[in-house]
Amino acid sequence: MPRVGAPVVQTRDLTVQYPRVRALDALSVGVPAGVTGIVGVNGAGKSTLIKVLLGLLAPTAGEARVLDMDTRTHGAAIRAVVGYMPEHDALPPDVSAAEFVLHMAQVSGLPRTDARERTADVLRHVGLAEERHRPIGGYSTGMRQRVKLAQAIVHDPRLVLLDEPTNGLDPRSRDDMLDLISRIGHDFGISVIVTSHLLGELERTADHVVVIDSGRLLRASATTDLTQTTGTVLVEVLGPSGSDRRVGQALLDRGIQAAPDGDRIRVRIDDPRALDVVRDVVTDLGLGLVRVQEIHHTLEEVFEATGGAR
Ligand SMILES: Nc1ncnc2c1ncn2[C@@H]1O[C@H](COP(=O)(O)OP(=O)(O)OP(=O)(O)O)[C@@H](O)[C@H]1O
Repeated sequence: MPRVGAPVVQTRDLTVQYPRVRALDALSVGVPAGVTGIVGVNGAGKSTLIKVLLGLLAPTAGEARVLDMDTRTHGAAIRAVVGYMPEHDALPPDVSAAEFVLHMAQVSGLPRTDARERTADVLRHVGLAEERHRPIGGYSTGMRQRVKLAQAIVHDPRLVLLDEPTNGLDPRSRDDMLDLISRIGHDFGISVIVTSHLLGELERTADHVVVIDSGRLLRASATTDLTQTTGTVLVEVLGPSGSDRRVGQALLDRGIQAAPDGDRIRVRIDDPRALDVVRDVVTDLGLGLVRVQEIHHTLEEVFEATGGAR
């Protein structure tokens, strides 16, 4: 049993050398419990890392531990408590989601009655309750992704590894999938490691982000640390037309940087007292203060600024 607060995954100098490519290059990273995004361009080494974590691929050098178990020696024990959603699917077209997920539950070792119960539960959680008896061959890409997700969590794993679960999805299905991943991580108490080649999409979902590039660690931190405030706020006021310009001018007169942004005012807050000045100015002008919204960096901006991958 791992210690409370212990990382769910820990790698040390993890290296995987294929004949022509070094897919992972001395990667040392700890992944805490919660939802963690592993981000990197295609070929960065994400799928290779997942194969190592499942104990399916032995490292060339270094080590990886999952739930405090060595992937070289404890592959089977790791796979018993870890779920896996592969990037590509090989789902049987003539079988229904209910039959397929039930089969996978039994393969994971659940007795038939428990397997039936869990199958019904997870298919409901992923939103496939109604279609569960239809053959998978007639499913949309989004539904197929949800079948893969259901089989990954049916045995109630402690950790689930999701390889590019949003690949091939339209924006709406992608948002649905990200919401589902967030629920699995935050409501069901299953730690999630989810890979993506898009930084932006994990911003809402992941508590932590690990960025890899050419098999090396570029950055690992809490998402909120990465997207820390920009020191700028957007101010929205209520009043006759032109009120925003009057507020902007009054702030400039008081030595505070302000510029129009649509019908709002973008204000630089170098000192917390500047917020009091914003309130005073709006009141002095007899206007209403509707909203002061902090602007955070997006993950994309952070990595563009640091010259990292996106
Ligand atoms: N079985 C293999 N044999 C040889 N080279 C491989 C093998 N699997 C992956 N590679 C190479 O290792 C590098 C990392 O691949 P990997 O699939 O881990 O990256 P990825 O970040 O998951 O990318 P993608 O999202 O495209 O799958 C790539 O250059 C890839 O071509």
